Amino acid sequence: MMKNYKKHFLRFAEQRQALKFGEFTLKSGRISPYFFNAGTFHTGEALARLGRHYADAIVESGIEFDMLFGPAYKGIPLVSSVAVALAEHHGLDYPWAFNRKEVKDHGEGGWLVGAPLNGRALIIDDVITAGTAIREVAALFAQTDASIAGVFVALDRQEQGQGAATDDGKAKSAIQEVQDSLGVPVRSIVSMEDIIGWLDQQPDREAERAAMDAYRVRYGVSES
Ligand SMILES: O=P(O)(O)OC[C@H]1O[C@H](OP(=O)(O)OP(=O)(O)O)[C@H](O)[C@@H]1O
Ligand SMILES: O=C(O)c1cc(=O)[nH]c(=O)[nH]1
Repeated sequence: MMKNYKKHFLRFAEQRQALKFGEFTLKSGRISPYFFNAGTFHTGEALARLGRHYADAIVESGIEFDMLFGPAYKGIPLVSSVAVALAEHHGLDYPWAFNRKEVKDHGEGGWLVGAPLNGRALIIDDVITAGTAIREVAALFAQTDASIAGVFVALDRQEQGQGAATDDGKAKSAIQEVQDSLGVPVRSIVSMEDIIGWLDQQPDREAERAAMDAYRVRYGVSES
């Protein structure tokens, strides 16, 4: 039985056209029948609400951390809104920071903006597909004294990572690969399975459901 907060989040995401069905090319090159675009939460109210969804799920996860970090670009408004929501709605005032994709060579210089990287950082991003973005963040953190406490995304697409299949013939999920290589928890507000369950509860969504099933057979992993 899908939890109510997941349904609320999916309805909110579709209303804001963050969750779309169609044909989309992903960073990994995979052609997907659905796409989550966090860039469409582009009003003050929508971003504030999105931040609250993350903050509630982060607090419920029990992950311990000292600061928040959002990978450029979409992670930047996300981490800001999560920091505000944690402070305003949970009384938790965390330092937050993000990276520049292009290193700045004048003024203050460098790739980091915001709080200095110290202690254990919780990484905030929108989606994990093949795990490339998170591996890039891990490489940045390897240049610092800070560590990664965990990763929190809105959507776990529950797809195969980049590694070879294991002995039982199944590839590991991207999230499993990230969890294994970084040794930290990776959590999401919703997963692909939640989207499928949510489509099943609505009339006239058989075509979208069928496209999701076909994609899952090709790139999906059964567990989360
Ligand atoms: O798990 P992965 O296969 O890496 O895919 C997911 C990543 O891809 C997108 O970022 P991208 O770097 O494309 O763009 P952005 O600048 O819009 O954040 C998305 O925001 C995730 O960070
Ligand atoms: O894998 C990606 O590139 C990707 C998938 C998705 O659903 N949303 C997104 O922004 N990127």
